[in-house]
Amino acid sequence: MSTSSRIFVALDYADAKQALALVDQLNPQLCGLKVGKELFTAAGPEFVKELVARDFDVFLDLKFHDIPNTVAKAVKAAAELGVWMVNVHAVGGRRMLEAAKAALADYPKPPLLIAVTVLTSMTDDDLHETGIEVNAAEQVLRLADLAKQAGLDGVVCSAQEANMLQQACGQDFVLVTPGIRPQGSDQGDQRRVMTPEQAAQQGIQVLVIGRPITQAEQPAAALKAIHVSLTA
Ligand SMILES: O=c1ccn([C@@H]2O[C@H](COP(=O)(O)O)[C@@H](O)[C@H]2O)c(=O)[nH]1
Repeated sequence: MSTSSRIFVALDYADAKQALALVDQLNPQLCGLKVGKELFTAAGPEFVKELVARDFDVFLDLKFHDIPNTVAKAVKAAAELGVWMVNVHAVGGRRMLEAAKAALADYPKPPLLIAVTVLTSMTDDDLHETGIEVNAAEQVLRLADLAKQAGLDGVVCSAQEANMLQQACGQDFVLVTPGIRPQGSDQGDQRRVMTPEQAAQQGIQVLVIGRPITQAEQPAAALKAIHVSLTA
């Protein structure tokens, strides 16, 4: 299989030292890096700048969700760090999404702005408990449509929804899919999952993979094995 899907390694580590132990072994031509809430809270913006300085494309996964003014300013602060992609929660609503988009208008090369639809850890039942009566796929579609109307570049969804979203939002709408699990690996708290090979076959642009790499005995080798499985 040959693929244009890019892997972003989720650097879900407790501190910069542990994260750099893996980053030192990675090639920015072969993968991007995702910094989420744990590492950003521990290591801060300086760590993100360090990854950018090492030529990695960085996905700042802080999932901003607040009033429009606050989210717009947070997105702008992310752009100042030089990240490649930043995200917000689509459930923040149209005005919040539009404010986030507008905050990037003056950047010659802004980060991709992506909206989280339904977390890949959630099932239909989890959604129903929060008062949402439709199933996960319907909610993903509704929020992706809203994100597209607001001018965002794409969404975070599960690979299981990729086909539906490609038809509804077009091939240029960027799909970012966590919940990627190589055959036989532990699902953990993820629920709407797919293997890297199946996800790449769908033509998904960004595959986010964390624990199957970071918790492996040899993380760099685990990443390489996934790359090989995608290019075989
Ligand atoms: O819907 C979502 C949105 C974000 N994530 C993040 O992706 C990684 C997945 O890590 P794994 O270890 O491969 O499960 C993690 O950082 C999440 O915060 C997500 O899983 N689902």
